[in-house]
Amino acid sequence: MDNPLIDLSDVSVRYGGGTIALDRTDLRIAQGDFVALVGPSGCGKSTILKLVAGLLQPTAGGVIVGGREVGAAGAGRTRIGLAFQNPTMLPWLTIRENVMVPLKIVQPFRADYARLKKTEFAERAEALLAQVGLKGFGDKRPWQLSGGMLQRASLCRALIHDPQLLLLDEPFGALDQFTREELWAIMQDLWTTKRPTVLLVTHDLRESAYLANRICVMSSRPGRILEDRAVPFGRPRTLESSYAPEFATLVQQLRMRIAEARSAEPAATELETA
Ligand SMILES: Nc1ncnc2c1ncn2[C@@H]1O[C@H](COP(=O)(O)OP(=O)(O)OP(=O)(O)O)[C@@H](O)[C@H]1O
Repeated sequence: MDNPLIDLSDVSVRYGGGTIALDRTDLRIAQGDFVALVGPSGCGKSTILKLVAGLLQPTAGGVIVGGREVGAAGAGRTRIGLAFQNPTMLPWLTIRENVMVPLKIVQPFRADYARLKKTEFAERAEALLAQVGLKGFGDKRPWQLSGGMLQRASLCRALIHDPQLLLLDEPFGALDQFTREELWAIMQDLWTTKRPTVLLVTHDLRESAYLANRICVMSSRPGRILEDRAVPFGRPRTLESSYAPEFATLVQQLRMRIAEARSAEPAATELETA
């Protein structure tokens, strides 16, 4: 792969308490791709997201994002959007203002925000809210929205500053199945129209097969990529297509791979760094 946007090579992470979360892991992701990370609980999926976001430094190995080593100052010039399982919103702001928060923080928008481009930015927020089905909800406060609506707003907030890279950590994990499936379609639509590179951590294998172009299955802790599967289904994917036999077969194969990884769980391992 030429010039991947994300390039983790030989990365190990040992946390303060001695837990070895990753052991000589490699992962390369091309610009514009949609990759899902799946694997047993505690295998190091979120640790990979934290490394890519620059929130954590590796104990050994290299983390390159957008051609630059990720350092203490984060991922350099690559603009990143983040969404987590809990769509925490600032309760004293409206939904529109919450969505606009990254524009107040991230350059070059920050300078424009100060130069009173607020109306233009509010329109940008409104357009995104409409795209996720929240037209007319911009003036509401977070407590007036359901969990699914808040998660839609959180996707808007993650995308408002046109990030090149979108990091999603179980963004639909706390939602009921119907709402979750609705959000898959919305997420696919957002990715198709804006084309950020997406790295999605999920426990939901149907979700990974619906959304991703590539699914990376991790081993038990300390995690490595055990299998890297291309998802062969065309787009747009639909709920109906997620019940097709080839879709069910892929999900079943992933499930078996993870079950194997869990049963091969080793005892505490020593970090193999030079
Ligand atoms: N700050 C920390 N300090 C010590 N250990 C940590 C820290 N963060 C994570 N760990 C441990 O590192 C391992 C990997 O954690 P991580 O959160 O990356 O796993 P995960 O695959 O995302 O887990 P899950 O699927 O359960 O969310 C786990 O054993 C976890 O307990």
